[in-house]
Amino acid sequence: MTDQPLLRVRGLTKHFPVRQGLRSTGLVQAVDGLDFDVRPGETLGLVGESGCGKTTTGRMLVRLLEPTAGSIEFEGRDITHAGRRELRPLRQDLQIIFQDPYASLNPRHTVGRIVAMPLQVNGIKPPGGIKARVQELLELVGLNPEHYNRYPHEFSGGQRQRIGIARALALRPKLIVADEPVSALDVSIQAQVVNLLRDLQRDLGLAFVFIAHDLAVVRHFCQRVAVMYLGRIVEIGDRADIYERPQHPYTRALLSAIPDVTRLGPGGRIRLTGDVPTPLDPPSGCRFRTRCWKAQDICATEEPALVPRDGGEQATACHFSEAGEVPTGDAAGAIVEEVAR
Ligand SMILES: Nc1ncnc2c1ncn2[C@@H]1O[C@H](COP(=O)(O)OP(=O)(O)OP(=O)(O)O)[C@@H](O)[C@H]1O
Repeated sequence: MTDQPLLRVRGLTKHFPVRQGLRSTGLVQAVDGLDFDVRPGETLGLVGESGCGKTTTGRMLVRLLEPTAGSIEFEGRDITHAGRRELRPLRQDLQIIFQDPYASLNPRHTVGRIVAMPLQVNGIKPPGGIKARVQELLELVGLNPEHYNRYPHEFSGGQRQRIGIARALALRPKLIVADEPVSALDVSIQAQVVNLLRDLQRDLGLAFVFIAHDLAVVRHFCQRVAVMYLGRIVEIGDRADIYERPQHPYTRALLSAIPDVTRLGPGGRIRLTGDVPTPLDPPSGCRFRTRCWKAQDICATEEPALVPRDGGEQATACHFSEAGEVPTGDAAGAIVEEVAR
């Protein structure tokens, strides 16, 4: 693995205009100023609650959505506003896997045709022919190559996701954005698909941006983790740092909700009170401050920058972040529940 990033994202922003008739009535600040890198062969998890901007980010990365501001570089090339022609070769290197495997597969096409489609669209003629390459891909994702002529409805949810993965692999991409790839699957199947992705990542040297709300799944798969809250990254770092030494209060609260996390030491499960504010009118300063037990005046007036702590790779956007400390009893913005572990 080199230190040169495969993907370099700076200030990435997406604001959706809200209209009533012809009148613009506001802006949904879905994603606001994200900075992160993905190195070749690395898995970066993007985690956070529903509505924090994960999907919007993933769709901007593969240019299914046009960013409002900021930049995306892929292998040193600025692709933020790449046009159709420039995007064509990029489509081979950058693929996306969607959450709902069924909705993303054409029910009237055979599996063979679905997986062959990217090869055909890009005019790629594999040495042994398209059918042999598709069968090889089906085998690679653990499907029976003999099922080439079957239709999506003949497969289970987990198998359908494998078809989506085979399709994403057809062009030998360097980076796959996986948007909640297992959250629509039965829990018993989730581990199998995550293990498949992990094997593929290892064997093919693929990089992943893995979008998930489930921190347990991310811990299993990702080497680095970025935690999002209301359109911003509040903490980013290596898996061990995030899971064992979380510094942002929001990361601590999210982690404490995982049943088998035992490393919070004294205290218990941190249950945040109140709702996530609307991205139409996010709080000033730190967006998490309205639910944070550490918030003070400065949190309302100054937006905390995402800065590395102790000169390391872990960066936290908080004026008062500190590892190891948990609130006690009923703190402002949070209730700490004693849980038997
Ligand atoms: N096309 C759109 N127009 C207006 N608002 C949008 C649009 N797409 C997303 N949003 C809003 O942007 C915010 C971020 O949405 P996004 O889907 O990226 O979040 P998410 O973290 O992926 O959530 P989920 O896990 O529920 O998919 C949400 O408030 C959402 O309602």
